[in-house]
Amino acid sequence: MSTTTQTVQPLISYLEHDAAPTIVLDTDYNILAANTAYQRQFGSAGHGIQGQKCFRVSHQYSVPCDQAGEHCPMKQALATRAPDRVLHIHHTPRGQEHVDVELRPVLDEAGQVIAYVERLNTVASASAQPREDGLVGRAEAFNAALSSLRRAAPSQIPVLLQGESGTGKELFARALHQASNRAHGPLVVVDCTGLSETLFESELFGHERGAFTGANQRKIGLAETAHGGTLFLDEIGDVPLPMQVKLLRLIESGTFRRVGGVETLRADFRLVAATHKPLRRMVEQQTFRQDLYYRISAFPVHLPALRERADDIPLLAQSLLRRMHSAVPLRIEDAALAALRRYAFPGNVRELRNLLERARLFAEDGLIRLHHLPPEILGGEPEGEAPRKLKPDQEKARLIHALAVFEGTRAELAAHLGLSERTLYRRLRSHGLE
Ligand SMILES: Nc1ncnc2c1ncn2[C@@H]1O[C@H](COP(=O)(O)OP(=O)(O)OP(=O)(O)O)[C@@H](O)[C@H]1O
Repeated sequence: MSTTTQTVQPLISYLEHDAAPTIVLDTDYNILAANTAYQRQFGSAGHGIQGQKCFRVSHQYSVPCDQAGEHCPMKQALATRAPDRVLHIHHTPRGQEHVDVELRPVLDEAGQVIAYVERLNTVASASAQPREDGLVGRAEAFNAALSSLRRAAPSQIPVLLQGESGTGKELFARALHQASNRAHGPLVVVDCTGLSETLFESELFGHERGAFTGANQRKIGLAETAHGGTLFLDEIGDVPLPMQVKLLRLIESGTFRRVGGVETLRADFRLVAATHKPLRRMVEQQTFRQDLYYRISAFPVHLPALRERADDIPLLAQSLLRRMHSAVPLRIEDAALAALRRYAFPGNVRELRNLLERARLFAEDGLIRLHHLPPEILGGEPEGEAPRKLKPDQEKARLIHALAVFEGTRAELAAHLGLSERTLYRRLRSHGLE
């Protein structure tokens, strides 16, 4: 037994009773011990974890994460001697999973780091593998948004989701609600688009019987319905100016009055707002109230456009195809996927979904082929931003690096790179790497 193991032995036995999967590591990335919860969730039968390198077990890398282009919390904790937390994608017996990694350094009397305790929390809000529902993604830009969402979820801080249309604002709002301690309460979605001032007011605050012509009975508003849960104001940039002041009062004091009512009511909700509009510019142009802007934007989260996360296109396409009801299993051929990856998707994931919905109607046997895609995809140059395509030498460098640091099978490497296995082989061959 090494001296470090002896020193941290009491800690190891203490962590055995922790319900969260936990490992103890030395400063050279060796796993000294793993508690039962860890063995159960991340161990695979016949493979002892103790004595292995953490980057090999969790990522199938042959080098530490920071040398494989990822953030290594150990490096950070060594420098700051303070805890660090990152969202990583880990290899598990169930395939790739998003994991929240919490790392705490263990210091000796001289204040030197002698070991680390790493606690893992599996992230249920999103999947790194094709899934029938919810958020899917594993590209860097997606992970950054997911990581922000995880940070904000447990607190009551108002969150502002900013992203182009079709980037999944509603799905993110749902994931945030589900990861919060209000998950047992309601999530109430208010679409602020196209509502007149009066309609918006009666929708949000409700109305009393006889408040206006046609108000035959009392109606409970959406703010009241959200009591104990989350109120999601989608497209908040569309709220008419005169209503913004009432919205501000509701958010600041939690109080409101039903239309035609005299009683001041109180609703306790967590606010999540979303917009694709440049709210800051709207404040300068005085079309959006500054005080309301500051109130809702305490925790802004940027939702990436699909072209910023083109590596996720195969994963998204497979997930979206699984979500469509079909008599035959729906699949997509490599050439079609490659064409999708070259397209800029101004309409984001919604456009991808609609495009697949259309293409499958032409795919008699369920296999979507290149010629089933619309001309704007096949035409090469998309409208809007330039497609995100690596130059041949960049692609070759990326593959050489991946081959050097990745230790899993070729199928796993393909999934890691967001490619199909056939495409990976084709590219390796074309760069003379086979
Ligand atoms: N990361 C994702 N994983 C899986 N599906 C996604 C993801 N992002 C978006 N989608 C799907 O894309 C479609 C559009 O998403 P959503 O309606 O949440 O976008 P939005 O940003 O709210 O759009 P809008 O601004 O137009 O209201 C939905 O079918 C949604 O399920």
